[in-house]
Amino acid sequence: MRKVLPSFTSASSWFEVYASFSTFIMLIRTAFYDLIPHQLRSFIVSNLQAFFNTQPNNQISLKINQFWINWSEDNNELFLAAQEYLPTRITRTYKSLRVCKLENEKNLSLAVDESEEVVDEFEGSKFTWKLRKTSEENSRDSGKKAFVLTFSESNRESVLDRYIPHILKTYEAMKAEKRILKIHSSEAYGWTDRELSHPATFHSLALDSELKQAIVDDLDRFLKRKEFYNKVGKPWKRGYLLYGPPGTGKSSLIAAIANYLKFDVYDLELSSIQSDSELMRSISHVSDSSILVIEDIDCNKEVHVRSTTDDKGNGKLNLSSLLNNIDGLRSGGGGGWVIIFTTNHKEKIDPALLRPGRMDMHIHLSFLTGKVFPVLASNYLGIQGPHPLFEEIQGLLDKTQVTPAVVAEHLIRNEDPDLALEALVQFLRTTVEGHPTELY
Ligand SMILES: Nc1ncnc2c1ncn2[C@@H]1O[C@H](COP(=O)(O)OP(=O)(O)OP(=O)(O)O)[C@@H](O)[C@H]1O
Repeated sequence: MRKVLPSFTSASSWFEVYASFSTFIMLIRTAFYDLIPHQLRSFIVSNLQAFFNTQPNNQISLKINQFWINWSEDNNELFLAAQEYLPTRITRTYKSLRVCKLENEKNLSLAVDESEEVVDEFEGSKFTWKLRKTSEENSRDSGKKAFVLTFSESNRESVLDRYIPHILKTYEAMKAEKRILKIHSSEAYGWTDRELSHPATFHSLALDSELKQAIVDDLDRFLKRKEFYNKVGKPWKRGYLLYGPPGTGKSSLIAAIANYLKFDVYDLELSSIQSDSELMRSISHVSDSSILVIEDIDCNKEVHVRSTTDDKGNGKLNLSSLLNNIDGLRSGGGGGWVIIFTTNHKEKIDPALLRPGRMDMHIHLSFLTGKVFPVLASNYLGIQGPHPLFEEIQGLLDKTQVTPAVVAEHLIRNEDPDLALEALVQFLRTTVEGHPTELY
């Protein structure tokens, strides 16, 4: 080794090394300018610049103020979105967080603290967020805040084109998840609302699994096709007809659809409406992304399907014109409506109303079958999995016609699952033997 490496111990040796290094650099420089054509030189220089620009010291910052103009009260939607989104990116490694339990929330709420930096990763790049006050303490705008988003210059385009849209989309999904649904009922003077607290979901519905899947698929298709409906100028709506005997789950299915779509329900009571114009006024107050329910259409004697006047010439409700007017209100997209009609007697409905575009999917809800009984046993008795009495109950159910509502009534009479099932067996035996006490 000694023989190969020169000794750098003396000052003159250092000088020699420096001199030969400078000569080498000069040589490279001359060769770069003399031998490499101008275009190639510019190409190399610009690529080297781009390479060094990606280094961490080339950072860009975006300031996302709470209010677009500080003294106004116009909330910046992006600030709100970041406020909701960032806590989902907080991992256990963070040292300073704000935490609270809100009255209407099941889980603890976390928030980014001003002293904390949140680093998010998106498409393999890092994005750093920090919350800051936008003005001095005691100033007119004190308390107003801004997020500062810092990222590498090389992500300049992806931030605006993809990262921020991704945050806004996540925020929309989180809002929908938390949304408290309402049921609006039509009254003579307008709509009144209350919280829709019906717990039904597709999971808790005792329905044939293929039928459930077909409904969910149809709803998913409806949700996905918003852009398409907008493009072709067709009303973004979907009509369902639910028919079957009372107590077979029509209201439960409506609630399950509302909970699935996160849409409010507008329950239109046709008997409380006196004329077409009143009907149209009510309909025009139904907000976007809602389910309009028109129950028992066959029973409502006031409703005429084709004519606008009754035999005595009085102006009455006309369902056909109602549906045409709904199309008018909905054309060009908007937030989308699901319209659900219910009836116990499908055969009494005018075929003109049954065609696709008005009632796109006809859903038959029927008596309880043995196959779906375990869903009710789980809903009402908390029985998960098989039970020794299931086989007999299922066999009896397949031999008779009992609605899910009647079976549900029997199940809730006794808190003890075994006793409740035994009582149900007794009841079903009597119905099968031809001595039904209550079928629906
Ligand atoms: N298919 C079902 N799955 C689960 N529960 C059901 C089903 N059908 C009925 N039930 C139970 O029976 C009760 C009454 O059912 P629901 O009100 O949904 O029936 P409906 O068909 O709307 O009756 P109606 O025509 O009388 O309004 C519900 O609260 C629910 O507990």
